[in-house]
Amino acid sequence: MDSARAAHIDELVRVSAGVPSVRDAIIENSWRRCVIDHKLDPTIGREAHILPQERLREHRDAMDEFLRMARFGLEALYRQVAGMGYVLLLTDSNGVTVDFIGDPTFDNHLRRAGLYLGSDWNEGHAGTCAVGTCIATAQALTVHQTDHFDATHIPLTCTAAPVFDSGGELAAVLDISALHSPEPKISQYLALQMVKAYVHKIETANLYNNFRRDWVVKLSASQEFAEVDPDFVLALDGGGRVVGFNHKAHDLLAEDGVSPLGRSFAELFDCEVDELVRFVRALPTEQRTLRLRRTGLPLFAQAMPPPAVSLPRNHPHDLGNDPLPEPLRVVSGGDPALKAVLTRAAKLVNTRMSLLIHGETGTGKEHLAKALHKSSVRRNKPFVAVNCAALPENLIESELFGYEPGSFTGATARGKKGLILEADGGTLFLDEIGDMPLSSQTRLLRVLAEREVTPIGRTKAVSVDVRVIGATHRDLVELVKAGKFRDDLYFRLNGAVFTVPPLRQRGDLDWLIERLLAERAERDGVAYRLTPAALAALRGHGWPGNVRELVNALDYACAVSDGGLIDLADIPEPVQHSGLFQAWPAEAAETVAAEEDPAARLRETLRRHHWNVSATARALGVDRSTIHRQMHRFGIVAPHRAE
Ligand SMILES: Nc1ncnc2c1ncn2[C@@H]1O[C@H](COP(=O)(O)OP(=O)(O)OP(=O)(O)O)[C@@H](O)[C@H]1O
Repeated sequence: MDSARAAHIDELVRVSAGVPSVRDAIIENSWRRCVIDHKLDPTIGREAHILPQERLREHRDAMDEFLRMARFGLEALYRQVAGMGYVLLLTDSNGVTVDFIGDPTFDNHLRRAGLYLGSDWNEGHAGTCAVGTCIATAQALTVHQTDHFDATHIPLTCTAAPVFDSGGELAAVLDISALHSPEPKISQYLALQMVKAYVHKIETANLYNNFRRDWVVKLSASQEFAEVDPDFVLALDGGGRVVGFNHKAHDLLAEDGVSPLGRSFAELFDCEVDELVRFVRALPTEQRTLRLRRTGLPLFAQAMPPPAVSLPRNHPHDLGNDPLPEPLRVVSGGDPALKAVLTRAAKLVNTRMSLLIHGETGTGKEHLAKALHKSSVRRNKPFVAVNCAALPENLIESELFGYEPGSFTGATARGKKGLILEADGGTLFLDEIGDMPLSSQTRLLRVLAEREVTPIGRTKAVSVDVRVIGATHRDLVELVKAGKFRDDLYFRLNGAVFTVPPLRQRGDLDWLIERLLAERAERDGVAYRLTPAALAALRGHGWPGNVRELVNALDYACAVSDGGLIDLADIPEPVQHSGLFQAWPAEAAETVAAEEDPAARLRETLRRHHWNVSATARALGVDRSTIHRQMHRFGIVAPHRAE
């Protein structure tokens, strides 16, 4: 071992043991983390860890839209430093390099040094490094030469800054690195300032891109800069609530570390949201000022309205007329009950509140949860769905919370991250939450209350940021009463409950049929059409399996149809027969005078079968639920139940 390397290891050991050094505190703290938390051995040098192509593709796909946008920033920065020996890395929030620009003549050297697409710079295995330590601290920093923990990285100088998404979550890290550099760390000071400046540009461009349909407010201490290069940029929904921001705006507005997401503009500034309209048109720029309520700080403002939509002037908190975010808008074709659910849900997409979705099986609870996720600022982070009823009780804890290597019999040697941590930054969808065992409920409650998870076999909790959406078709209140569901967990989930109506009660069945057929037409390149008899059968069915049953019925019908024309015979049998009361097909087992109306026909058949629903259903060739539904619809009550 050469003497420089030996001296480096010696210093690492001393600092990790608590001996002060001349290093920056952020470096000292990271060294200690590497030894104590990550259990890295300073005497072992590690090769750069480069992910195989397919794993890299997964990381890139997860942030596709963001990557395309950030690329402009990367290229612009590279133009500033080209020829100075720097390479640029953009990593995801796990430290995996998902974009890279560097001089191709140094390809081999760069790859070996880990300055390459797919390299994994997480502090947990790469040790102190600009990207990894930036992720661990959420701060911009330079890790210069011997600041690196791993002696293999000593030749490098790396400077990185965190890129936050519009909801304040870490989205990426921008890094500028060089294989060779002058010895003094101060030589990288300008690199640090440039990285921070470009991160600000990327965050702001990302915000504009995400909130093209919303109000965007630009703020600056300088009148001239408010328009062209504002420091603080906010997006507001139609009710004047903050739905997005760049990081400088977050720092300006966060109180005691609490995000400004969801707060009303008028609460933060001495300016009613209606006045923004005047900021756009009427007022001269020097008069477009407002003050931050908390500190009195004066700022110049510019406001950009959403295209062709103006803020409601008299009812700033009424979102009623505003368009829903696209993913939520396409969940319903105008059914009033579902529309009300979606309008309320739209107001909560960016809150941290846990949500509960109630509804019969197949009504589209998961579909709604996904639409909520896609409408939120978490849209570029994972949506992880867990079916609590499908997981065996003894596996649910290890699947959800993860475990350390070898922590129980059957645990794998590598340990498991756990689905909650997989969903970090995104949404965790817990389907059939009513089926979760009580012990897991207790641990889940801790995740929701303290925002941390303790994997099995680990003593220290890991902080995690997930938005939990639970779903159930069961009556949770009954489960609480029966002692099968924790009341405190119920109250935590109960903050916002949405009920998805069963398909038989929805007024937009025709729209849904049309939409699903159009999706299939696009998928298969076939123009599917329904004959009137087929449509009547679909309209007449009770859909006990809800949207899922409709999806399956249409898949079947499309598959067996001739040239795309779907006739009654192409509809699955049980659905064909329930169209009876609308279409009254010839195969009805009972012949009834054609001039009778459907209610009279049903009453007569019931009477003839002594009000026995099963016998009536058999006689008419439909299932019992159809008879009950039609009785309900026509207000027919069996005589023995009338009193
Ligand atoms: N609005 C919709 N538009 C198109 N497809 C939908 C819609 N709602 C639900 N679906 C489809 O219906 C099927 C069932 O939906 P989903 O799995 O969300 O129901 P669920 O209520 O979560 O079911 P379960 O209670 O069984 O978990 C899925 O294939 C889903 O894609």
